Amino acid sequence: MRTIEIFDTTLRDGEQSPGVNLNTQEKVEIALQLERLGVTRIEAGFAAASPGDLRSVAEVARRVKHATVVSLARSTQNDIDKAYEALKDAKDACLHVFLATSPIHREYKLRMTKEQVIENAVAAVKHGKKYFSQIEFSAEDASRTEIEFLAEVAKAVIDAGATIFNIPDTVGYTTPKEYGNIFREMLVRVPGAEKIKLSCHCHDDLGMAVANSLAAIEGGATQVEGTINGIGERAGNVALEEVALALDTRKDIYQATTALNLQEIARTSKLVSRLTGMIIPGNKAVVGANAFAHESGIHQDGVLKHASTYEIIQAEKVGFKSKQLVMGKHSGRAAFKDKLNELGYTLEQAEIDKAFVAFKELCDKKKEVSDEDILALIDAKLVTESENETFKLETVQLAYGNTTVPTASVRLIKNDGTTIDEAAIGNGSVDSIYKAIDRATGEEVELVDYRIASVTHGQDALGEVFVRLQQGDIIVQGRGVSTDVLEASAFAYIRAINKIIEKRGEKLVVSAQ
Ligand SMILES: CC(=O)SCCNC(=O)CCNC(=O)[C@H](O)C(C)(C)COP(=O)(O)OP(=O)(O)OC[C@H]1O[C@@H](n2cnc3c(N)ncnc32)[C@H](O)[C@@H]1OP(=O)(O)O
Ligand SMILES: CC(C)C(=O)C(=O)O
Ligand SMILES: [Mg+2]
Repeated sequence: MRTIEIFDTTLRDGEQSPGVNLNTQEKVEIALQLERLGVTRIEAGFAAASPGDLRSVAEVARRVKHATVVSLARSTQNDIDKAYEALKDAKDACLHVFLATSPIHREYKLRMTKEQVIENAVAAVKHGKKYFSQIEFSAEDASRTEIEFLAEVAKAVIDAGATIFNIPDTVGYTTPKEYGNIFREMLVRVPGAEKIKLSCHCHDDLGMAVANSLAAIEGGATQVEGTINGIGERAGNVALEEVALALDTRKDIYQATTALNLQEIARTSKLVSRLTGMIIPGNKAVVGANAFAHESGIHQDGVLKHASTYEIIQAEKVGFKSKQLVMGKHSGRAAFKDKLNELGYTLEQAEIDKAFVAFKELCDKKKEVSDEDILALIDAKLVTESENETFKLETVQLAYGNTTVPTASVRLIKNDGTTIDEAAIGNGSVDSIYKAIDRATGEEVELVDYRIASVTHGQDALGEVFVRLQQGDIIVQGRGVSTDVLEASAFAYIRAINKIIEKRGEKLVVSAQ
């Protein structure tokens, strides 16, 4: 039985999902959970993309202790130097350098000949070798590359010192048979290919990412790259939990497994969904709300007689469990910390202390505090207390009647200590709050998405609001949680505005460089 290594790129390719924008603290939380899940490599970002990305990669590198931390880099000295700057404190680091190899990318995007592609790829790997012992080289758009040329590139970068050769299906174009054969061909055509790791990286544009990844494993891939919940550019990357469960369930076919702690899958999936705002469809394989639900009578009858009639995976196997630990106003710090660990958080003491205060405040508002309440509360704390908040909501008030125009007044505190009071009327309660915030912050933004959900049930349920805002080419998401949906709406909006300000600042720094 072979063990396939798992390369998680939720924090890099996953973050390339339109509108997804994780701050450093959110990335660290996800990285620590990925480590608990047991992934081999965590691609924390693309250090050269922005100072914020570099900071996030560096912080993940500092906090992660068991997995290898990776940064993406183009085949340029500057990108590789930035990756090193971000990864230099990592316990174990890997450079991920890439260059497209397909005729389409060579001609239209890079404007390079085959010779130039090889020259640049080799120079990049050699430059990376000055800092890193582990180097992954990705031949971007490999699945649309001439097989002879792909083999030539592989040989050249392996000779230059690459330790992992990745064969991405960048645009989700390949088919299982074709993709599996590319791996077989590499093993035949490239001397030394069997001594390094061969990696697959699939996108889901035609819905074949899992099938293609499994075909790659059959063809000789030793590493699978993907994301939690399959988030990522366009239709997303392969969902790692789906590959892991396919290998586990059909060991008889694939003769391969992963070192993942499958029981951590549910927790990881929920954390990624909450922090990215990417909602998991109910019918999603392995982690969807309906994945283990049986609706029709014949199925229910079968499952009651013997679960295996209609169940090929047990919910408990991937960590869906209904352990009842009652948390309430009489719970203390120790129980709270234990609960946080159970829910997958590894917070520092100062963060636990702050979260505990918020937990006690919530206990005063709610009779029963469920796991979902605590999760929502902690996530809200993580997002609203990041170090880069320009504005904080102090108060929001609303005058509303069904025959009057809603009027909102807000008080914001700016990070320089100034207090800003503004009021505005609007078409509805939320609209008037958002107009007042626009005035107070002086930002012109477009609200492109607004979603509201109830975290738990009952009259005192926590309300969760997701907004997506756009300013020019910057799109960000913000999330707010409160027992009051109007307050949650204000939190989410201000959070998104803070992200816009942060992004804009980073763009200015990059363009000044
Ligand atoms: C398949 C993938 O997922 S690849 C990863 C994609 N992820 C991202 O692009 C997110 C981060 N990207 C960014 O922030 C920006 O694109 C940056 C900072 C990296 C670069 O920004 P800019 O300098 O403004 O360049 P821009 O994005 O417009 O164009 C990319 C340039 O890189 C070149 N390039 C693309 N891939 C590579 C590569 N692997 N190696 C070297 N150069 C490359 C392009 O040809 C283009 O060069 P040109 O401007 O000379 O034509
Ligand atoms: C950078 C590479 C590996 C990538 O994400 C792709 O080709 O899809
Ligand atoms: Mg990709």
